Amino acid sequence: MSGLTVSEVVKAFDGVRVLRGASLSVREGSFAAVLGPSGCGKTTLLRIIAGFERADAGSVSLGEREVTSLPPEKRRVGIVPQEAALFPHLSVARNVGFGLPRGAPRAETSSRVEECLELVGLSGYGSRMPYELSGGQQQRVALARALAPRPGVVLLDEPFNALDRSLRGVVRDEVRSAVKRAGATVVLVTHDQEEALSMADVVAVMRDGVIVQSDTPAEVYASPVDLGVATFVGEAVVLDAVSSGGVASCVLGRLRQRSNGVAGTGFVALRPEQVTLTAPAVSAEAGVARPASRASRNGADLLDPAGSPPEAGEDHDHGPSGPASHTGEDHDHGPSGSSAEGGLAGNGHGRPAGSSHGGGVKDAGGGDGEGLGTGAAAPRGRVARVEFFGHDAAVTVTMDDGVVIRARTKGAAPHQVGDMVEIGVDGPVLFFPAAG
Ligand SMILES: Nc1ncnc2c1ncn2[C@@H]1O[C@H](COP(=O)(O)OP(=O)(O)OP(=O)(O)O)[C@@H](O)[C@H]1O
Repeated sequence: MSGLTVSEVVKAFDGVRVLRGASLSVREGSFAAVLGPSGCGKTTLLRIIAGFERADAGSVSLGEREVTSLPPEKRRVGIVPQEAALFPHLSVARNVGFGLPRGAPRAETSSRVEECLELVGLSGYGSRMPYELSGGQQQRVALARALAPRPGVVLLDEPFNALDRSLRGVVRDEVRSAVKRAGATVVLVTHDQEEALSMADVVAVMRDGVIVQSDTPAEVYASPVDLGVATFVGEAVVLDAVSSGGVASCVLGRLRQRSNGVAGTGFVALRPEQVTLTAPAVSAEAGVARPASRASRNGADLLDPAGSPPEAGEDHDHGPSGPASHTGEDHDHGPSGSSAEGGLAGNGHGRPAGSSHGGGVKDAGGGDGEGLGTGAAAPRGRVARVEFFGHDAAVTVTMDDGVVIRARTKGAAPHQVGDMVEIGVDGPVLFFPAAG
């Protein structure tokens, strides 16, 4: 086995650039996942590594050996395609032995075949036919076939797509264990973030034909390089914000930001597990219906947050460093309209299309970190949806001016649709300046 280095690979089809200088480095014995949305160029990159496509520029090396101009059969690259694609008329053993040298002694071939079947947990299955196997077993035979000639690198091209959901997790585990036992250097191509994060040692996030970040799964999740990566890898609630001195001011108050040294107008990205929801303390003011003139735009029957200042301009003007103030009627839509997502298909995006966002900072306390300052009422919203997943639950909360926040709670959520909740934030938040 050997490491893989892809340097500045460029590829165009009919004049359209699909790869625009893609670089990837995978250490020997390491498992890398190339993660990106459909059409970003993942399969093209894989085919160039395998030698099925020729790069217009750039290079591919396996260990010390540059293979950019070599045909596939001279590269020592094994591939596991999307569907196992076993030869239906050949036994499992003959499928696995297919890529082994023709002239090799029989005993050598069959011992290597048995060794590889053992690696993938299918010892004794050699005489079966492919149709006698489950989808997951077929995928493992395809992996054994790819491993048999001892390739420098094994490429997995979305190999779990054809498996049903319940089987997928198990087969992923089996495949990961098998390649680790074999000491293989692996590149998995996938658009499934859960698959990439759970299987890989290194996640390489691809966007528009380039790798934009390559790091451990934990690093990519905790320190995404831009808003596009933050929303593509894991769920994120994105809110307009203004940052100064390491504090980002947004509709949820003044939040301590991770020390990325960036300030100005932009966005905070919160992970749903950072968002805390608590029932508002019962107080004298609670329960007083909001006057009609201050009713929310969406017409929800909101209560006045206990002790919070009314949503009038004078209470919200934070001067040059805070986001523009707004009243219930006159929303400042903040920096750049609504999309600075950087081209990745975001998921779990907190801001509803066309909703108001930006101002509304209720912190009059001038605090200097997360925790919403001092003396200010916590921002509130009403629970719009609760989704229970067993191990956790997702709670969608709509704030007064239509901003949507999603929170994750461990186990069942203690909230119900219609509940008023106070919204807090745990730990520092990511801040990204607006593009341009
Ligand atoms: N042989 C080809 N001829 C012309 N265009 C191609 C060819 N192969 C790929 N493309 C185009 O290149 C772009 C990237 O395709 P590619 O299959 O690499 O993306 P992908 O990220 O793997 O997407 P998916 O996850 O949907 O498979 C697409 O727009 C595709 O239509």
